[in-house]
Amino acid sequence: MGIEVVVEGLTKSFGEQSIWQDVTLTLPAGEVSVMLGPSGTGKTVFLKSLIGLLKPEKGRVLINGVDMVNSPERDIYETRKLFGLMFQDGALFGSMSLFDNIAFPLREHTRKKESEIRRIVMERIEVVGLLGAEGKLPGEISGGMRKRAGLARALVLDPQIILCDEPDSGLDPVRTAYLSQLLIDLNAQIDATMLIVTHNLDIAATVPDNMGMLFRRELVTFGPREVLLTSEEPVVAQFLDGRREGPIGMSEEKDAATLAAEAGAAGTTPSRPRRIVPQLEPSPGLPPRRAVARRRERVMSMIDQLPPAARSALREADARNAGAPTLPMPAAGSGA
Ligand SMILES: Nc1ncnc2c1ncn2[C@@H]1O[C@H](COP(=O)(O)OP(=O)(O)OP(=O)(O)O)[C@@H](O)[C@H]1O
Repeated sequence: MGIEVVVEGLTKSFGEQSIWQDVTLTLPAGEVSVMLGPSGTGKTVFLKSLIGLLKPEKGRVLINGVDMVNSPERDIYETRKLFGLMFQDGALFGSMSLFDNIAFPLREHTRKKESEIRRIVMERIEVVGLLGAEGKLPGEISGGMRKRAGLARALVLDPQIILCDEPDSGLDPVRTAYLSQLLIDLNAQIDATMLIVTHNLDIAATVPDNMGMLFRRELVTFGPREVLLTSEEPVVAQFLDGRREGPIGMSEEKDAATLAAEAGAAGTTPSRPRRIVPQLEPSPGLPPRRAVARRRERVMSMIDQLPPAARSALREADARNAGAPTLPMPAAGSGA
């Protein structure tokens, strides 16, 4: 099973530039989480901080008792082996075949025999649907195939935590839908803890168990997907609706005067009613995701503390889950 990642009070700046402060969240073991946020809010910096490649000034990132911020470099290096990383561009070596690219971490970090490496690489190539393309160079395949190759490479060391930085960038909507399914299938197969950074609203709506959002140097929210998807927090609503009106500006946050002017012109672009689409299920023939039962138990234990809209959405999702007992109703008078 994947490993829980506990982030406590994380604060990062570069010189005078504060990136985010006091970020606290837990990536539950084996569940899929998504981090949203406008460009430049420090999502990639956050991923790099989780693996100890960047050093926040304050806070802790606890993985199996190792603090990826403050522990000795030797412990951080060892713990980093638990991660699989998928970068935006696939980060493949252009002069190596896909096979050699995917085999690279095994040749670099293990002493496995070539026959064993071949077995593992071909297995991962099959998981991401690239059988037959293993002899090609990255320049000879499409962007979507390069992404999948990057994902296969992230998988060869049997990671327990997978970080994906904008896995959809440059993909068309159909390829993005396939990728979303692949991420869920992967979670069903290996039960790893996954964190996906994305701007893509379809991925956000259909893939994760949990969602968070970074904005204005803070974590606006993090929790079960239903909380963010039903949130009326202006920045969350603007992002999910893809509207211009709201606190997010083109190149930076809007100033108070612009926001006030927009408020005066309220109603020019009414926000659309938001509908929560069901989360993706693993493809037929795959085992159910073990995270589902764990998450259900976790969410049930906190349901009374969630906003009413999120509670209703959770109950609806639960009712769809045929055969399972429904979540408890919120206490009378709690506003749901
Ligand atoms: N090594 C670094 N040194 C100095 N500044 C950096 C460094 N890495 C990132 N930054 C700055 O941190 C800020 C956040 O960058 P980051 O790439 O994490 O944003 P992001 O939310 O991932 O953006 P996008 O969605 O556009 O990819 C940017 O202003 C960037 O210039």
